[in-house]
Amino acid sequence: MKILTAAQLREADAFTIEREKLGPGELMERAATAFVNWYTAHFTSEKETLIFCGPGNNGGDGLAIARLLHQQQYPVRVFLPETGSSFSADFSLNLERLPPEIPVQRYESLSGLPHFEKEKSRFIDALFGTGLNRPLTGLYAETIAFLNASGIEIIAVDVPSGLFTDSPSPEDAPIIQATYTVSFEMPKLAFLLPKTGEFAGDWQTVPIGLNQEFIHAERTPYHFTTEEAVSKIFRSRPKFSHKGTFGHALLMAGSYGKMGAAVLTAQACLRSGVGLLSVAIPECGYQILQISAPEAMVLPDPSESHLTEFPADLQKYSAIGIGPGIGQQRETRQLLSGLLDHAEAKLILDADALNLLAADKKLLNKLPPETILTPHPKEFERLAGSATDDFQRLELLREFCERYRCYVVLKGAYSCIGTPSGNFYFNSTGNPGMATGGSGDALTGIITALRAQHYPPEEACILGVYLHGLAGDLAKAEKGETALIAGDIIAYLGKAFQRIGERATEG
Ligand SMILES: NC(=O)C1=CN([C@@H]2O[C@H](COP(=O)(O)OP(=O)(O)OC[C@H]3O[C@@H](n4cnc5c(N)ncnc54)[C@H](O)[C@@H]3O)[C@@H](O)[C@H]2O)[C@@H](O)CC1
Ligand SMILES: Nc1ncnc2c1ncn2[C@@H]1O[C@H](COP(=O)(O)OP(=O)(O)O)[C@@H](O)[C@H]1O
Ligand SMILES: [K+]
Repeated sequence: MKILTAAQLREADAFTIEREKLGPGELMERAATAFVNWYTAHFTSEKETLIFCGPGNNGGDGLAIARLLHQQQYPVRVFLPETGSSFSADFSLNLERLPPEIPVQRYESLSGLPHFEKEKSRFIDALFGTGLNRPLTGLYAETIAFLNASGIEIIAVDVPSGLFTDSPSPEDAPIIQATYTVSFEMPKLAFLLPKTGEFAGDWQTVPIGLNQEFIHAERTPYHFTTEEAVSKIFRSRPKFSHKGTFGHALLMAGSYGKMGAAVLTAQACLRSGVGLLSVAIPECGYQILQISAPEAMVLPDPSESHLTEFPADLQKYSAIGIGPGIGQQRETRQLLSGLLDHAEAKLILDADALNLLAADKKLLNKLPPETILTPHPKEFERLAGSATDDFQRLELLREFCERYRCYVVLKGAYSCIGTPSGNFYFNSTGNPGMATGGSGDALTGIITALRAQHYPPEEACILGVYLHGLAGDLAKAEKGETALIAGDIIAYLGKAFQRIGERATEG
């Protein structure tokens, strides 16, 4: 799914209205209806719905929502901050259409507002949407501070008011802290980034029938991965396939005290459809790995405690994953340097392999084309420098991927895949239960398996990251978030693959 900017969405609105010959307020009616359908499916009419409307089309949505909820016997009241702003045409239209039974209160200061009882109230924030062009001040800012401090749940229409969707919001700018955001047609970029994403709360998108031809033709580097997109990437196993069809992966992982990383990476790789797996580990892990992953072949290093040599015959591997738990010994860095010189296979670099690169940045110039790196934000910072905000971090990601012709999975709540072409893919699966040691190792195993099976790098990243998060979500449904461990993600990979496979067959 594409993620468009506020300016592009404005054009999409205008194009849709013109192409489909929509009458005044008709698109707004669709948006309000979509919101109300979501709202009535989630909330009963027990509490009173208190709708705060700004002067533009977001406020117009709020007025239409008030009318539609009233029709369904939901008790509603409307509040309009009086600031002297002029109203948009669709706002005025919906103000006229408001039935007289709905109380409308205009207020010039907060002292004009009544007392709201927490147990009996729910707020809808329809102050500002994608039309915001500067931080909110005055009565709007005061209203936002008041709503945020009320402790009453807030459902934002399209965007939490005050949040810039495509650029950093200034520090201390007044922004609604939404409990839920119901956003029209597609997520907004700010929802997917750690700092600004917090404001959107638990967000959902609802379609409002924007013209798909327009959206299809519009250019954007930002994409949000859907299950439909992933099921198109997934390949089922042909009937007459054999283990050679699915490649031979090599993993290089583990060191004394961190053999668990090698075990988790190997198990995830085995559960992701690879034909054959060899795992290079220091001698101390020999029995551990043979016992915990008997399907894998083990290549013990001459060193007892850490990796010092890469295996001979590198050309027989169709993908090589290196990094989880390998430590940062000098010999291991030399191994990595040599590997970058000699590896013809597709490479996946994670964890300490990334830290070794960061400590000796010259190595970056040796990255073979199409290498995949899977840093978390701290590891990425070591590689590419620190960013002033999440948007600038995306810029660093773009430059890094372009410069080294590599793919970077920047891990997080919405892991972001950067590509040499400048496209970004935000993942839509996963949960905070996965923020636990070893989750990242599982991801390295999955992506290495997919690369070994000859998925192209972009597809291996998109599919691998999605499956990893989906397995985490399926595990959460059984185990809960708090108790979730990396082993659970691996245990649910089968169900995750199955779900994508079934979706792929359905078409
Ligand atoms: N255009 C359409 O037909 C549709 C618009 N929709 C809604 O319309 C919203 C966008 O509407 P608008 O473009 O009218 O914008 P907003 O309602 O977000 O903002 C209204 C106006 O406020 C002014 N403004 C911006 N920043 C301000 C500030 N800091 N202080 C005071 N005034 C400020 C601007 O002139 C802006 O146009 C979307 O988020 C969505 O909710 C939906 O109803 C779908 C259809
Ligand atoms: N809040 C979250 N929501 C969704 N996924 C998350 C969240 N926190 C972490 N994850 C995922 O868990 C994995 C953690 O990886 P990483 O930080 O490398 O951990 P480790 O090194 O302990 O294995 C990443 O794939 C990340 O996207
Ligand atoms: K809003």
